[in-house]
Amino acid sequence: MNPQQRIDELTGRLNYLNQRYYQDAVSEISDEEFDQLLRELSDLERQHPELKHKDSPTQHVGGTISKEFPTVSHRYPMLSLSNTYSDEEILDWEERIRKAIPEETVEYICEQKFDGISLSIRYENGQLTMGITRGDGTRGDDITHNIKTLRTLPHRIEAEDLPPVFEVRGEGFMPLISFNRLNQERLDIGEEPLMNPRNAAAGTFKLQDSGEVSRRRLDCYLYSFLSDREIFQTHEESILALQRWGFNVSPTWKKCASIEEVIAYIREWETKRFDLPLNTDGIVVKVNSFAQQRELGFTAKSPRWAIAYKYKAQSVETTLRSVSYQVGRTGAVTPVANLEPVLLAGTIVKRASLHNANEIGRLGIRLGDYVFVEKGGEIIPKITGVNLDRRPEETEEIHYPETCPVCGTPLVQPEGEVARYCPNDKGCPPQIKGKLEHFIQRKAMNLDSLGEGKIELLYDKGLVTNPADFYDLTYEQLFGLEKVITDPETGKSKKIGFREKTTQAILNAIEVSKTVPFERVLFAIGIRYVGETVAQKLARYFKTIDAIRQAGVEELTNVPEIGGRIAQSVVEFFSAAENQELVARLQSAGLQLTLGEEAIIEQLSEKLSGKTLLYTGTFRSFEREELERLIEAHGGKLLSGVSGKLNFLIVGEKPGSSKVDKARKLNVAMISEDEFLNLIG
Ligand SMILES: NC(=O)c1ccc[n+]([C@@H]2O[C@H](COP(=O)([O-])OP(=O)(O)OC[C@H]3O[C@@H](n4cnc5c(N)ncnc54)[C@H](O)[C@@H]3O)[C@@H](O)[C@H]2O)c1
Ligand SMILES: [Zn+2]
Repeated sequence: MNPQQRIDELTGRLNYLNQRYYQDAVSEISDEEFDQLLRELSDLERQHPELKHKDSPTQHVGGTISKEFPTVSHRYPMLSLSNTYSDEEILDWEERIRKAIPEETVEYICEQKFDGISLSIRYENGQLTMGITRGDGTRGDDITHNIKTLRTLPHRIEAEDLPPVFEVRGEGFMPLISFNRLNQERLDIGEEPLMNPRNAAAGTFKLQDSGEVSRRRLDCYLYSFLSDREIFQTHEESILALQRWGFNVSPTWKKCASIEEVIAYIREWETKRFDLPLNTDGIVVKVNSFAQQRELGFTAKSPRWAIAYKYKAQSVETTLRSVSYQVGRTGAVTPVANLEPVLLAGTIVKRASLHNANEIGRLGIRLGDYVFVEKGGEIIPKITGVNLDRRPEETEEIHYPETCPVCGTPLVQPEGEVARYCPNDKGCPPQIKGKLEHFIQRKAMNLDSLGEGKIELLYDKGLVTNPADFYDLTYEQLFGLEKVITDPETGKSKKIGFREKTTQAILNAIEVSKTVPFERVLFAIGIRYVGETVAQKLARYFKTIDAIRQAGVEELTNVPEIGGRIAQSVVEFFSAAENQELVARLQSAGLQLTLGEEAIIEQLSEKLSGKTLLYTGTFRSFEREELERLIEAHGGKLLSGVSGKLNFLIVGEKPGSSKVDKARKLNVAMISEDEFLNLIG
């Protein structure tokens, strides 16, 4: 391939990958591979400047602005950072600095390179007024509402030394604890887990629904301060001020007097970073003095006074012994790789997730292969590739099963899905047990005393095959049951048995579960795609299970945030005879299948009775949640979108243009905040 062809190819590919990464929050290749390709392109462009494209990814910040949010120009451009994976290049960088500003002592500040998305947040007279993404570097998306959900970010600050207008910059990220919780919830309702915390954060910051953003518990660390009038001499002074003013600054930064100290910091954090509450992918080194920063200046894409040292992903090589297939509650069959145990980032790894059949094909792995295993913020590490150079003589093809590994039913693959399912949901043991486990979990019916193998025992004895069976259990049936269970990980066995105390505890817990509120019962019965939040929304809107059962797809999608896929799934669930029977049995067992008193919003008036409303924008007198409550308290119903059925669209400040346009087209009455207040008196 000649240089022209290679440059064309790399430019096209990298621009495409940038778009996938910034627009869709998807990484098709690893960051390290991306950086290698970018480096190759920039080397070629240096040798053949005449072949460089105008839109070369070496010349501009990779991000994009989107149509879903208002576009805002940055007061100060938001650039990228040049990066390196080697110590030598850190030394080369120092060399260039010495040449540019000879005979000056240079101090450095080392910081963690937090793996999230950059945010710029503006304050005017101490008040948070605007939060913007980096976008293309000159213009970004106005995501103020989402940024305001960050609990550690002050909305208002008061201090003597504050300039009237300033900006702070930092990284918005998803803490590992939030990421793992979110993925657990997704698995609970049968959705694919999110790939990594960075992409999860990027996707979340760009959601339209701030309520959902808030629920996902993002956070941010601030690392820079900008204002028209320069009030600090050094970067260190500015971070100390941010700390003093109450911004969330990671305490991991350090001032270094020499490049050797910088390298030592880099080494120190190579493994220590895994103890941090978020993912990081390297270290950012910045020249401390602002005067020196000014002298060093910028390239088209990044400051010359800073550099990012990126750690190579922690990856180990080990052999793939076998693949087992797990059947989940929804019937999805997922492959799990069993590995020759190996030490990775401080823990012994024996298994890795393979997600689905496509992944096995994409990686091209065979049994007996040497595979690379990496660990990110995920609970279970993943296989990222295969070492073909070391492929042994006898490897075996991996045959993804055609039939359920447990019950033998032929698997099905719904159109448009990557997962394969065992359709035998009424007779496949892991699916049934999975549904029972889902039912008893803390967030659902909270039948803790039935955990740890006890479900298994009840199922094996034929006592419980569906959640309603719990409520028919008697002391005589339970007392004296026993079973030896073996931990598949450790091989250790232990005996579980139902003596008097255990039996009584189980029966008590079952009795107490009859007081669990309706929304949690609705979640517990395990309708696909109905997670905790959706269950709450449905319960609050319809108030009784009968009303939900009778609702059609159309009425269901009227509920805020309920889309077609969820609505369809709810309708299907209630149309199946066995589910109707289940609900009837739960009802006669005395479970809460109507909204409790405490959850019913106190009715203030009937002024909005029979009316449907929706709002857009922000309001002076109330937050969104309050407004929603007010609408319901006055007898109104909140709709999910603008349609012919909508009576009023309440228009606040900075309304969404698509909602307003649609309302205008459909002749829906639009009212202001004050008019709404008049309406409810
Ligand atoms: N895998 C893919 O397909 C793909 C595609 C596009 C980009 N990428 C990755 O993204 C990189 C390009 O992204 P980029 O331009 O945002 O560069 P970058 O992420 O390498 O560095 C710049 C960013 O670092 C962040 N940062 C974190 N901690 C910081 C700190 N303490 N001080 C200052 N900044 C800090 C800021 O958000 C800043 O915008 C590529 O090098 C590649 O690794 C990957
Ligand atoms: Zn099966």
